[in-house]
Amino acid sequence: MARNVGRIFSGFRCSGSLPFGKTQLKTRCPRLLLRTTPERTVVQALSSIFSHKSRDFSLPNSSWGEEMMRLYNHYSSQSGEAAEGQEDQGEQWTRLPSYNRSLKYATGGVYLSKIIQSKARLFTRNIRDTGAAFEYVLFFRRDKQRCVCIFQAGHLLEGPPGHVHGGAIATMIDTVTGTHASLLSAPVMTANLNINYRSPIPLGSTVLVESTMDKEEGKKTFLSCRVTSTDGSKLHTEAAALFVSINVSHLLRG
Ligand SMILES: CCCCC/C=C\C/C=C\C/C=C\C/C=C\CCCC(=O)SCCNC(=O)CCNC(=O)[C@H](O)C(C)(C)COP(=O)(O)OP(=O)(O)OC[C@H]1O[C@@H](n2cnc3c(N)ncnc32)[C@H](O)[C@@H]1OP(=O)(O)O
Repeated sequence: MARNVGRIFSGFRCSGSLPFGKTQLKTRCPRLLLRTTPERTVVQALSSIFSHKSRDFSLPNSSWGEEMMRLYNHYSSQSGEAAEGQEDQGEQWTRLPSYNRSLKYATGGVYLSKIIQSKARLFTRNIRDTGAAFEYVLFFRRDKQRCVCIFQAGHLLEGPPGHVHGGAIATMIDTVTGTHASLLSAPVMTANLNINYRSPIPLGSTVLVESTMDKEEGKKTFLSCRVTSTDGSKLHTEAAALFVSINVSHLLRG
């Protein structure tokens, strides 16, 4: 048992800190020692550990409409890996692969997933019918400290007739700012999310969810977020979010 617990925590040190803590990552996960940028580290960590053998939901599928594809191609054309030996100035967008809760692929994660409910799934990615709910992809740009998410809202997200439910919009804001804060500040949890809904979002439409880092104060990371039409002319929603860095053991306290 003691050995199992040890394996769980060694796994969680790796898995929990992989996408976030660069220092921890370098000292504790030697196979991820990469001369690389933070966002590329996150992409590689997410790809190699969390998304290993599982689907990347951030890639285009047949449900993506014209506008979703146009924007995906737009940001993809401005993203790419720096050539070998070349310093990445962070002046490009980096597409983030989807985070899949596949703890069993992390060292010790198989034990952890037994403790925490192995059937659990990130709820924005748990609907099999593509296009029915949350279709989204995130891009990160380090030099501007910005995250942008292209979000297509499916028919299962209805709130007011023909429009997107406010809780679904809040979910996307939390997801984008939460991912952004995770890139900046190691494992975090949402402490406060303040949302102003300015104009309804038509169901089936594609919108941009953009997150900007405002400031960091010790354990606290403050971000702001705007949801707009894809041409930026209409403001749908704006929000301010506070994330607090946690030690992963925080999640085991219950
Ligand atoms: C979680 C990571 C696990 C690993 C996952 C691995 C990979 C993930 C990869 C990528 C991410 C992918 C997708 C992200 C998608 C979605 C993100 C969803 C995130 C969530 O959906 S998450 C669920 C909802 N979330 C909660 O369920 C939190 C419940 N809550 C708590 O767990 C505690 O409450 C906590 C931790 C927040 C703080 O607790 P604590 O003990 O660590 O810190 P403490 O209380 O000392 O506060 C420190 C300083 O923050 C200030 N402060 C605290 N709370 C405040 C508030 N509400 N308003 C204003 N200021 C506040 C204090 O005033 C103090 O400020 P000061 O230092 O200046 O005095």
